[in-house]
Amino acid sequence: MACINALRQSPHYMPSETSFQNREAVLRPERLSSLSSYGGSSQPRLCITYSRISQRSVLFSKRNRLTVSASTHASIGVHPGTEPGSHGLNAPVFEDVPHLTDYLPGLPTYPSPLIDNPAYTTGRHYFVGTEDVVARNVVTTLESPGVGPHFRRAGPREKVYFKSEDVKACIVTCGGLCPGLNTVIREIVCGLWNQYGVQDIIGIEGGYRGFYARNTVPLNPKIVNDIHKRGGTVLGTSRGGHDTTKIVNSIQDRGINQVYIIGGDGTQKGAAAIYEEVRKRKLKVSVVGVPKTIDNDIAVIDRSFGFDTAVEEAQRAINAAHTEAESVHNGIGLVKLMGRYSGYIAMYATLASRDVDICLIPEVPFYLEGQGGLYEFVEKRLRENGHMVIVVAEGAGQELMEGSVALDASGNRLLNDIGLWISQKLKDYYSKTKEQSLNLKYIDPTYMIRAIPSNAADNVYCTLLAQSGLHGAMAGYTGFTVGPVNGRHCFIPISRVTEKQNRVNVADRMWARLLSSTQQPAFIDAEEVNKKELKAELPGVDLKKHFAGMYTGTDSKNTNGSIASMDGAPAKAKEYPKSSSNTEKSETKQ
Ligand SMILES: Nc1ncnc2c1ncn2[C@@H]1O[C@H](COP(=O)(O)OP(=O)(O)OP(=O)(O)O)[C@@H](O)[C@H]1O
Ligand SMILES: O=P(O)(O)OC[C@H]1O[C@](O)(CO)[C@@H](O)[C@@H]1O
Ligand SMILES: [Mg+2]
Repeated sequence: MACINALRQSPHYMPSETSFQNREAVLRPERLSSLSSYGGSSQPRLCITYSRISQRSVLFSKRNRLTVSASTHASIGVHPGTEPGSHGLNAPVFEDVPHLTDYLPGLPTYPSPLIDNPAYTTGRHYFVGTEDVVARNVVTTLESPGVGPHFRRAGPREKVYFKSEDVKACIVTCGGLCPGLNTVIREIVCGLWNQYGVQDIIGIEGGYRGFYARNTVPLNPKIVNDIHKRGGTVLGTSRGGHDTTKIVNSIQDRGINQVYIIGGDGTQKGAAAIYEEVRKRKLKVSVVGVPKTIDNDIAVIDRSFGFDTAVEEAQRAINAAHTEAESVHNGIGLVKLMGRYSGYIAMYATLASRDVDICLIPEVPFYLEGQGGLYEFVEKRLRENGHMVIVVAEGAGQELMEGSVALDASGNRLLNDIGLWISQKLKDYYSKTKEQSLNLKYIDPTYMIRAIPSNAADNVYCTLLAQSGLHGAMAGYTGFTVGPVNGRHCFIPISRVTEKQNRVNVADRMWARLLSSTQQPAFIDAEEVNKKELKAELPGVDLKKHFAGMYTGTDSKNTNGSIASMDGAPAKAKEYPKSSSNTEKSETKQ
């Protein structure tokens, strides 16, 4: 990819403000930092890297027309989908993160203390250059290499925007527990202390409300030395209680200038609000999000920390369920796993185990009765094998149960117990229609799994997340979150990980693998779901025309980092007639 800095001389550059009329963002040529040209197709494509449009970079020029990416539409007030061809699907798009100098121009820089750190001086290419980006889409076509979103590569910079002795950092953990929280805390503290010489680090206790309702706790490498061996979070956590003004007042009053916020999608939305307020007040404060969720439902990043540990620990419950089931007549072992909106833990635990006969996830609305229903499948398996194991994600089948729609303090819907419900339904069905009893053992290990310390792989992963965060903050980036994209750690705009949830793509090969491994009913027609989702994402767009000759990735992904959606033959639904209206209830990806 050739970078040409003489952007303004380019015949392809037309800084036409008229093409952005009625939009909040105004394109100013002086903010355009570079122009990249892409070969490989008959029409040369030009990518203009724009350093900031409402905290995002992005725009590209194609045949002298400037357009913005779908994700930038959100920040400049244009609905995605209104401009076919401007979704970033057919051109490279750079999605940058904010920097303190966006609103505090002229901040002084300092040589990174890592230059003199004996641990790092041996690495010849240790520092990451400002031009380094990571491609979101690695599955592409020879005709259109390098298209789609690109993120800024994480890592230490040669110049930093904070003197070590001036840094006052704080760490907060919010939302539900997750294996690895303590490791992230430990590594932020040790990284700041050992790599950058920062010695003023405090913990905010009890989540967001701790900023204004609790005292802080001092943190140093000695205090956090052993915490990664424990589950939970040493800082405590909570749901609800986000008050942006009070939180930023507290940050300002305490003289904090680096804020590390560890939590899920709700927490990251809170982090974005804090960043906006900090920016409004023009404070020299870097706000860094570290994405957390055991459910792996955070978009863009390859996987979230704690997920690997959860899948591993779930094997113990599945093994127990299998042992119980195979020891008795008509034995069923039913295991509920976490996954409020996304069935990743259930799916991966099933794929890993091989003892699971059926896996039920929120993305696939299942039904009980009739051909292709759960009852029919259970009967078949018990007839064939005499026992079976069912894995169900906690968010599955919620639409089947009657119950209150209570919310937790953060506004998340409280779920009904699908495990108990299925257990009762199966027992009733067998006693009424078959006059047989079932030996059903229901195992709910959800909180036991969530409360354990992270495994070795997650520990290493948490270390990288923490270090990406602190390198970014020291380099003056702010309002960003961190995580691996195709195995490379990136700085990602916070809104990018909160605008959608990562959900299992039932039209993807991974779900097809599961179906072929368990031979369970598909319940839904994957091709139909795929079409419906695309229609929702691109309203009013002729999909056939839109995707002609392009790669067809969406933002969905699987946990090995490849683009999941439509990256292969869609899972073909089995020929089961749809005997229940539940088959219509398939949710589209958000
Ligand atoms: N839209 C929002 N704006 C500001 N703050 C929010 C928003 N949504 C949630 N929060 C705050 O973020 C914190 C955590 O949110 P939540 O309880 O939803 O957990 P989460 O971060 O999504 O993690 P989990 O994966 O456990 O659900 C809460 O303190 C909540 O008040
Ligand atoms: O701690 P709580 O509020 O019961 O949270 C439970 C929820 O949190 C999660 O573990 C996500 O953090 C979900 O899987 C689950 O539904
Ligand atoms: Mg959440």
